[in-house]
Amino acid sequence: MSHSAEIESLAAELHRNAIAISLYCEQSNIPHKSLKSVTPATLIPDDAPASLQAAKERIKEAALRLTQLASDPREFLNSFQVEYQQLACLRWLCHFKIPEQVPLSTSMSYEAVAAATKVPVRQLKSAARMAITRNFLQEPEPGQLAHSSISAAFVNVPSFNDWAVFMASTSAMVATNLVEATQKYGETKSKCETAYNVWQHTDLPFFDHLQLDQERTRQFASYMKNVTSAKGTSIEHLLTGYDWDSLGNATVIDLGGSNGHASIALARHFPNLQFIVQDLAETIEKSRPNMDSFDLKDRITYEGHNFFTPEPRQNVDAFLLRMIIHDWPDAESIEILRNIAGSLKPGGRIIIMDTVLPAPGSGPRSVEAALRVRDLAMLETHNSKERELEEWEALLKAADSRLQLRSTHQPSGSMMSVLEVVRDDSVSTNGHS
Ligand SMILES: C[S@@+](CC[C@H](N)C(=O)[O-])C[C@H]1O[C@@H](n2cnc3c(N)ncnc32)[C@H](O)[C@@H]1O
Repeated sequence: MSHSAEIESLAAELHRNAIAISLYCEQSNIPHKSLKSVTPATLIPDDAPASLQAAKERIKEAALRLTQLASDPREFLNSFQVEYQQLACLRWLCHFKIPEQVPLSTSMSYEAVAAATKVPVRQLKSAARMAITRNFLQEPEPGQLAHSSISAAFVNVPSFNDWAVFMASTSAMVATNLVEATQKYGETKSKCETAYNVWQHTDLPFFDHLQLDQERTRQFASYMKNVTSAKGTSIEHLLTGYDWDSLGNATVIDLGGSNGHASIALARHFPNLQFIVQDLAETIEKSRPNMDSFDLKDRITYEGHNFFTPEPRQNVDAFLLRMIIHDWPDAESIEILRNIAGSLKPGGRIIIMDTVLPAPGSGPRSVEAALRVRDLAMLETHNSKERELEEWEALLKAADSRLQLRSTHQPSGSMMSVLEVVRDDSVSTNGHS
């Protein structure tokens, strides 16, 4: 295909999907989103049909490819100058809590915002005007600062502010230290030899070190809360992404289940299932609900268990491992899987919900890039990784050859896939019981 044909077909794809969205909004009496107004904040509502959600994704992908196609090599580095300054400005604005000061329904002068937040007007103007080019805040008339739909969300969802500060002050700083980590440690799988370790001059693993700083621990918790509530990692995909009824009357052990929010959601939808939430004793102690008033106490129990020790329960119907394995390098992941494989009943299942990296270039660039963000973050903070399907298969085989990957499914809109693993006792074990 010639370059002119590619640009035309991308533009046509964008146009086709934009028309579909516009038509849907008109027929459903939904106002069109505009960069000039705060509402609606989303192009289409979250409950719009899946075909429209797919149209929105195709618009973003076509627009991204069109921008890349229209840019020449000399512009490549210029675009990075913009990106790092955008991140620095977002950090500045969130650190000084500028969004909180700007009124939601009207505008305020730069001088008044600066006085209220005790920052210099010069810095405020520079940072805000840069962010405005990314649709964060607006300047409806010269010298007046107002919200855009994005900056307004930072007021309505205060944890966005913590997330932004954590991303800009910690995650981005860690990422830039990958060079130093490679220079210092070379090839390593140690959780204490990461870009985070170089940056923080510590020998402690990420979570142990983070715990020493209350403010950053709080920001990280906000970040995790947003990750959990984000559409791509929503618990909804766990409910729809697997045929839970196929388990029949079963007990599921939710390994590393934290406060049990996945088990709670599943228990409410699938009355035949019982759950045992296992996590580190301290985590269970801190995060389980008050069992006296817990309405699901007959179907969900909590117990402290370290998954690096053999699973104490036997003849288990199924395990759920949601966002567990991606935190760990291969050796530890194999140990976790091996510790539960022996406790499964023959034919029992392990349901894994985690990222499966797409083969390079096999899907939309924007989707692949978002998953590669997770892969790099795992590398930079834990020396762990997101895995491609073949790597998942190799991991299962190395843990216990009876563990057979039966199906994988990535629910539409989900960042993670659901892997169904079955213990097949017709396959001989590789030395583990
Ligand atoms: C990323 S969170 C996932 C939580 C939950 N499965 C979910 O889907 O939201 C990882 C969980 O693993 C737990 N964890 C870490 N090390 C553990 C260990 N050695 N034994 C048991 N749980 C552990 C953490 O306490 C945390 O709750």
